[in-house]
Amino acid sequence: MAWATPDAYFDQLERWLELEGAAERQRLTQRMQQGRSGDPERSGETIVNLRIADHRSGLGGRYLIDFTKPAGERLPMNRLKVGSPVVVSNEKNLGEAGQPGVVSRRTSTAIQVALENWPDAKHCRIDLSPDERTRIRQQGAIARTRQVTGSQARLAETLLGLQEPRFGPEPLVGFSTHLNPPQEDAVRFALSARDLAILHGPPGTGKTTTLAEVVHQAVIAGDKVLACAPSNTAVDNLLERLVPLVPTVVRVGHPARVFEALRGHTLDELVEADESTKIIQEMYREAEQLICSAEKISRSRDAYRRRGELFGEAKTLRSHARQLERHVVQQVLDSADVICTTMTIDDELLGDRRFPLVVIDEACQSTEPALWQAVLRADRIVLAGDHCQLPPTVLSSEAAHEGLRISPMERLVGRFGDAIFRRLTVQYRMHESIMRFSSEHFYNGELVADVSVKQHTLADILPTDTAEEQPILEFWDTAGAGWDEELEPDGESKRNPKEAGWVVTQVKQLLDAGLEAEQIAVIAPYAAQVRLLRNRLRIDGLEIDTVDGFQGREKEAVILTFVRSNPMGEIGFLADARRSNVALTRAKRSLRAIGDSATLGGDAFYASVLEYFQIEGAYRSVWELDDTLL
Ligand SMILES: Nc1ncnc2c1ncn2[C@@H]1O[C@H](COP(=O)(O)OP(=O)(O)OP(=O)(O)O)[C@@H](O)[C@H]1O
Repeated sequence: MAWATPDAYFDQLERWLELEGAAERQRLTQRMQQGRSGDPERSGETIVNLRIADHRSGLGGRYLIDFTKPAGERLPMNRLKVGSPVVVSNEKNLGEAGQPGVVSRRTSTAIQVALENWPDAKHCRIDLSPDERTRIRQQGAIARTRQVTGSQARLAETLLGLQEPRFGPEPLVGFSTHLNPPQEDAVRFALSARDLAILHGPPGTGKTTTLAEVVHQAVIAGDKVLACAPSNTAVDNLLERLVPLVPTVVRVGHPARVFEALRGHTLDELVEADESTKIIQEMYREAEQLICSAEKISRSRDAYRRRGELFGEAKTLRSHARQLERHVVQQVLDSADVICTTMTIDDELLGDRRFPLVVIDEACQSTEPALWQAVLRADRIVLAGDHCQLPPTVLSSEAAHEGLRISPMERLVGRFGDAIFRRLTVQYRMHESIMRFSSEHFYNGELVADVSVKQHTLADILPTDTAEEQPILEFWDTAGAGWDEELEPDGESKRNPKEAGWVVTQVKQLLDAGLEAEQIAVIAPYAAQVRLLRNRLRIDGLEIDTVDGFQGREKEAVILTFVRSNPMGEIGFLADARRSNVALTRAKRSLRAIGDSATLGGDAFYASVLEYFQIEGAYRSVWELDDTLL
């Protein structure tokens, strides 16, 4: 993508924001109109038939309410993540406006939402809501970026690909983290950037570890750093790596959205722990008492005057308390060397703070409009991610068609090539046979398995008598066996019952061999196949999810079902090879896949996947299986 002028680019961004907003609003309206008919849960953006199971007072005076299904059954597959904006509505009166809230915790059977007001309903439903607040902030940042001058304009033009990124001499660095040579090289490269540098982190190569060291070194050199990522989970992963390196790190954002173990580093808790907070709370209490006393004053000659005085005193006391509170918040922020936040930045809170260095982790999950709030605060910027894995999620097909799925990092790698990035090449996850295909196809064959994982197998973690039978890599071909795909009844998603049956057998075999359910993942590209398998395999600890749900994760053993099997050779969204790159790189010690070579093999990418399994001696056919299964 290239734009002739910054204005043309920002016009495009504003259009994308409008398209995305309209698509989100339309989706919500459609789902609400569906009511409870036609299974609105299938969208993954709605959960119906919920009851309030528990509640407690949350941080900042909110209610934290746990919703469950009536008999405590498992919640359906959904995209309501911690931090997602939602609407809680009364199922008996869907015409009424619901209560806006934010998902603060989720388990397989309960979803907790932080709400300002108590939802007055017995039967509730929760819908993912359009994220208007984020869009307004992004629009504001775009409008401000159009006006910037001087060094800020230069940085903006570099990010637009209109100016060449500049690099100074690489600094001498005394490393405090044990890094491998490509990681050390990447840290020095990032620190030498005058405006922009990119760290390319293929699966399992320690991208977040490396980015944390970049931040650490910048802090040692005296810089303040803003550390961001597109999602709360990604911010917390970065925060987790930063905490041991930089003691003065503050996580901005509603504590309900932050991993429990990291809440001690949130702004709210740090403010709470400040000495002055006791005095502030005392001031609020006193103000309450004054109000109570004022309300109790009985009729007397000067009652009105006295009441007025007490209310006045309470008001002054509250306003002093608020002022003091603001002061403490700003003090905590000032004392931080690193501030961590999602890319939806609270501009009111951060004021006009600018940072010599801004880093963005998982930058390939960010869209173009999401970039600019962070850029406006940066002197220089380091992006880390992997453009060979899944791109950002986009709802509007029109915006996607026009290019909104191309992340700024992917665009910049395309524009400037090798000059702008360093690739990490040693991976700490996969046996080398599992890694090699992805390395050759996506990373110029540059990936190397660290000695600690290169030859590791299930045999190392299983009881000795069963260990030898476990393959490292296996592809089971269903060609010609009639294991056809089908549409889920009443739905659009695809599933493959015979492949699902095979998956069930494989999971049982791994469990019988002594593997824990927590060590196994079942991955399917299609939600319908995931639903089918979750129904058939109700095993605690076993994770069954879509590829998109598994990005950034790993398991000892992975079972992958490709689903597509049809005479037309249609492979739908499997055609995006990055989806399969993610799926094929989640397993540490064992990867078993099943698919139809006659359907998949018409696509050049899948033909090379199949060839790889053949070369590795890992190709099998379901015709080898017991006849009764066919
Ligand atoms: N130099 C190193 N030596 C030993 N282990 C390392 C090194 N660098 C990273 N690791 C390990 O590799 C694993 C992945 O690291 P990290 O979470 O930083 O990777 P990532 O590339 O961000 O992950 P993902 O692939 O999920 O995006 C971690 O367990 C980490 O401890």
